[in-house]
Amino acid sequence: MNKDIIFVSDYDRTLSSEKNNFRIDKEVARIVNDFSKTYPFFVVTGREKKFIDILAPELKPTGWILENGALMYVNGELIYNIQPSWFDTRKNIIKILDNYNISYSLGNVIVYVDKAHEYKGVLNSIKDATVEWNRNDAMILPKGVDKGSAVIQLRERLGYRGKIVAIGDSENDISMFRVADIRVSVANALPMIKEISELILEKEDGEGVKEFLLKVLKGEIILIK
Ligand SMILES: O=C(O)COP(=O)(O)O
Repeated sequence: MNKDIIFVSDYDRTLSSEKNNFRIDKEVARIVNDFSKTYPFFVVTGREKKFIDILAPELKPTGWILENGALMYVNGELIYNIQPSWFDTRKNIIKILDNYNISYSLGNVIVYVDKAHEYKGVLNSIKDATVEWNRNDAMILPKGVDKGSAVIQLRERLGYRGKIVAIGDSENDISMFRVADIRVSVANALPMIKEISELILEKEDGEGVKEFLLKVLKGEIILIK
């Protein structure tokens, strides 16, 4: 395995497509699985493991960062990237959401509030937590936890020193882009994500990522000299 470069990729609207209800395309999974034999490749998503198990059972990357950085899953081990006191904080947050009649769902760690734009004021005023947005949906996370902090944690844990290439499309990928050496956005990425990318892929979602990974493997794209 070439550990000079580590690839980290978002899932929704990056590896998977909304048109396909976020189900991974079999060919995209095959290319990612193959690619992960040559370079470390981590899927970094806001999603919970239980949904990934349904949407992408055939995807076998080097590892996963789940719940927007709160959890990592590598070599069959689930690792929490949080302080235990978070669960008390979370109880208080749930009380606030209940008071405002805001519906939510709970992950192992985080709180999901879908279609949350109308509650932006309430959510952004919650203390002792970070609110990350992915288009219209919000994720309430322990303070300091985001995709970027998890990527750095995981890299240290595995003893990889390589440069980071991040692939993404949306607001909750920005923290991952901040810690990356090279930023790549899919053709369907938000304009603000494309603006901070060194490379914008020609195709959308997994189709774009697939072409990109194949070019890297063939040496047609040299990322780091
Ligand atoms: O918002 C989610 O639940 C997942 O989204 P992501 O894979 O784009 O991070």
